[in-house]
Amino acid sequence: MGNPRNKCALQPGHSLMDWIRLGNSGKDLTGVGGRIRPVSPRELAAHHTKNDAWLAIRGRVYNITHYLPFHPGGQEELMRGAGMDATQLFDKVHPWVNYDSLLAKCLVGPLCADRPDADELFGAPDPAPKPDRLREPSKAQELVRKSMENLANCITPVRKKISAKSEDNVKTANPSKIMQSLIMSSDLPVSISRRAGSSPVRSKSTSGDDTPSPLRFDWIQTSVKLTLSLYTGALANPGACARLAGGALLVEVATNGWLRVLTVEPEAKLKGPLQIKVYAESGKVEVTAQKASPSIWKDIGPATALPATRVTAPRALPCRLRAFAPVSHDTALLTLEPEPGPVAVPLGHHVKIHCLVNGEECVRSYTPVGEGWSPPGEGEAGGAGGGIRLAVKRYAEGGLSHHLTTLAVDDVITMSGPYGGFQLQKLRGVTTLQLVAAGTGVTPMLALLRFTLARSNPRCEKVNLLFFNKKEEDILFREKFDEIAKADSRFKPTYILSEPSPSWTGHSGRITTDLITEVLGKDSTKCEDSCEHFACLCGPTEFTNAGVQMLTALGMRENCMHAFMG
Ligand code: HEM
Repeated sequence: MGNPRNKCALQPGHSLMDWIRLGNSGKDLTGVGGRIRPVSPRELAAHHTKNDAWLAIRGRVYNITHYLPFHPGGQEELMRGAGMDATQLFDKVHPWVNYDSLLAKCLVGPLCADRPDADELFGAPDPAPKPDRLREPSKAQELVRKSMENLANCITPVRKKISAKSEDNVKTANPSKIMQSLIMSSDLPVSISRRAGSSPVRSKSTSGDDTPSPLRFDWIQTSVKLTLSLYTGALANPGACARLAGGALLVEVATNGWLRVLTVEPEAKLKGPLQIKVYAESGKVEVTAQKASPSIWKDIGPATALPATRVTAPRALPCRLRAFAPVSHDTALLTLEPEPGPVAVPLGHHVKIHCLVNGEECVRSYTPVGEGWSPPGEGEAGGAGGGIRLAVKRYAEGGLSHHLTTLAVDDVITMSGPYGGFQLQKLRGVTTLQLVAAGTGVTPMLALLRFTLARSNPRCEKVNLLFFNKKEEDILFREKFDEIAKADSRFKPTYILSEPSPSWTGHSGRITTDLITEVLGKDSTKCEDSCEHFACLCGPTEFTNAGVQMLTALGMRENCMHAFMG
């Protein structure tokens, strides 16, 4: 497959630091004036020479012309991806490389299939630009840009001081010493190192199972923290937890019924709080730990990636209640912090809460709501890793939900999981997502909604939410939904009430095929040979079953739907 693992000697003046300096010099590295605009595959293909080379990775087109002499794998290797979507090639060689930040200043724009050439489309100024997150740098890109600027700002004065004597001194000065003193005083990423497990290709075990290979990972450090990145594969939808045990950092990652464990015995002492973040699109799990004392490590320390084992039973963990914020007249958002360390629940999966209520064990399922759904003013409370946020409704008849809403901050309860059969890979080519929910059944939809709208390849075109409730005041997260819809015309929430007040002007009644057809449109529910739509349903069992039957009657196939069942 042409995957030589040879790093090339770079010409003097072409180190990573030189690249960062060039990026901060103000030079236009995009070649198109820095204005982000869509690029068609045809336009991309036209930029394939060393003097004018573009490539696309995960739906973003970068001008790599200036980066070519800085590429550690050599110009020829990088040119193999020129003029095309190089995502697969890139992932085959080095999925751990942070291309997004390295090429942040080279971003031309999103790769848009089925669109006229950018020149045709954007020849004239766009009178009303559509909201598109690619028009603005993402938060991550902005952060990286800031770090790069900081780094460059730190370095420039030193360089000037030396160059006052002779320009040659710059080359002979020991950059690592200069860097060392600068870096120790700041929290900047200073080194990236690859420590792969075995090949990403799945290996067949002797028992004939499709056993995944041990986890591949790399790490990055600043003087005060260490971040491990573990790679599970695109849309693998990992669940993960991390903890410090006897001085070692332990990360457990579960995908598709398999558990893989990575243990690191760090070079120096690590401390909490640990943080965990999962990038759903790439399947990357990032675990960050704090260094007990600021220093730059030469190496991370011995690391062991154990072979995969089958998940036999869900884990039960004690969790501390960190925050409690009302989100409606009868529902609150509880933030739980697992005591051993942060936990990430796969998208569309749920956990169970176990409590003793009046001497009896009560169990109830909840789908964590993910980030971005806290009520205004509450922030994303919850300590390490943001915690697990559950929307808990207080039912009049009591039971577990009622009990949970009577807990106090710092109380400890038991959570088990994750559970669920939702496969994120089913959304691979989906451009229209239909979300059909009733009451608290909306919780699995929240993270899916944010995930789908944020995707750039394929870029989603439409997300409909059909949200059934009794009364207007029961509509959970309505302000958030309306806010998202206002900012992004691809999202359309429709609220349907079964007990509307006389002043309600929206839809009323229960779920029917007529209503589904009216709101979603006939074409969005009928399956063709290659469908780009998907429907998710969640609510009381009768509601969900009725919804599935109706969508089936409207022509939607089973593999284009997922019914969440607690
Ligand atoms: C898509 C076409 C590309 C090919 C065929 C390619 C090939 C290679 C090869 C063969 C190596 C040396 C082997 C190794 O160290 O693992 C390498 C290293 C590297 N490449 Fe690329 N590359 C490509 C794109 C890119 C892009 C877009 C970037 C980011 C801007 C990039 C950044 C790097 C970096 C930072 C290294 C050093 C990796 C390390 O030390 O682990 N490459 N590349």
